Amino acid sequence: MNFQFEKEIAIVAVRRASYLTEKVFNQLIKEKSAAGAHSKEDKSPVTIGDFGAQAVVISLLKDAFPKDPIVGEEDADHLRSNGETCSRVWSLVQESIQQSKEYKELGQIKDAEQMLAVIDQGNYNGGREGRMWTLDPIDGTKGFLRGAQYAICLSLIENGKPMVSAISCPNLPFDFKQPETSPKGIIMSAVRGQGCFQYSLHNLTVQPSQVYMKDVQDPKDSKFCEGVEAGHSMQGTQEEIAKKLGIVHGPTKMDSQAKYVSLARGDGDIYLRLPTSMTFEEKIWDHAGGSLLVEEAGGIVSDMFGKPLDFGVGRTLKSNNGVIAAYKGIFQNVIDATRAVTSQDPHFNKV
Ligand SMILES: Nc1ncnc2c1ncn2[C@@H]1O[C@H](COP(=O)(O)OS(=O)(=O)O)[C@@H](OP(=O)(O)O)[C@H]1O
Ligand SMILES: [Mg+2]
Ligand SMILES: [Mg+2]
Ligand SMILES: [Mg+2]
Repeated sequence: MNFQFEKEIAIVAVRRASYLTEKVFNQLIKEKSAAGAHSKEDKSPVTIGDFGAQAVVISLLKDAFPKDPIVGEEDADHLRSNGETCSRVWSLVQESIQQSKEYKELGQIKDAEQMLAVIDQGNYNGGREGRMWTLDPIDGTKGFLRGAQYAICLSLIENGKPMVSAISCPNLPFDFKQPETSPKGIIMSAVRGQGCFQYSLHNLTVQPSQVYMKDVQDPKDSKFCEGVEAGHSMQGTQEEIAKKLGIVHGPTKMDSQAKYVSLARGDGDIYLRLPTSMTFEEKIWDHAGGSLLVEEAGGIVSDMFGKPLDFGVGRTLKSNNGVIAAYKGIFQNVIDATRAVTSQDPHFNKV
């Protein structure tokens, strides 16, 4: 199976959803309207962009692959009890479907009620058998609200392994060497065994280019990145690991799976995400897409102990702790340094 149609639809889906999230940012967040954000029970900011993007992606997937179940981050509960927010999401969804030039015949939604049902189709519980998609409609919600990096992340998982992925990063410069002048907005996509490619988000005439991780052989010449939020990973420990590897430059801090995307095209070489709690379970939609991009660009992705990420055990990565991604030439050095720094630290005792 070469997954060409799956890849094409995944790219169209994240592109269509990006039209919506960009509109949400420009119309609501940039103008500091409070209407764009509210708090979910877990206090993470969730915006109308998250709901809208989930609706747009799932409606397209369900038309193209009716039998495939979907593990999506959001559900429609909040919208069902908030009519005004629901209408706002509904108009944005209609606009973005209309704006999309590709596969217009797929993913149409007839009314707001149907939109709510579509959002709730992301409720699959995951598992090891067969095909399923996983979707993070806005990853790095905090970055999105700050006008920093965020990503729309979609991946097809088969028998517990990501096989296809497409990630849109609307705020990432096309050319990272010229961040000021380069146009913003890229999509990165990979199929297992077929390499990793960068596309323009907005210019459909730009040909895709294959991307690779940098061939760094000595860990001390590498650059590492980590998340922005101190509550999401152990930044102090990560600094110690970097020091152990002889890395002199401080980390690049970046929200969302834009970190995996950056690694895949050689902007950085190592991504460290050491858990702030050993009982925290990372979500499959936060890592499925990005890990495949890095693997297809020449990297290895595992948990903090070097164990492969297992996407076949439900909606979370409950068999793993934390995440480490690195260029294959230095991956073992990173795992060894992590072990040296963490093995005596009771914080990292397995529970
Ligand atoms: N405690 C804790 N530890 C680890 N991860 C957590 C934690 N809490 C939340 N999340 C998830 O982090 C997702 C965002 O990841 P980022 O890489 O953008 O985080 S960071 O702010 O840059 O560190 C974020 O995804 P979104 O909700 O899609 O933004 C969450 O699923
Ligand atoms: Mg969230
Ligand atoms: Mg996320
Ligand atoms: Mg999200």
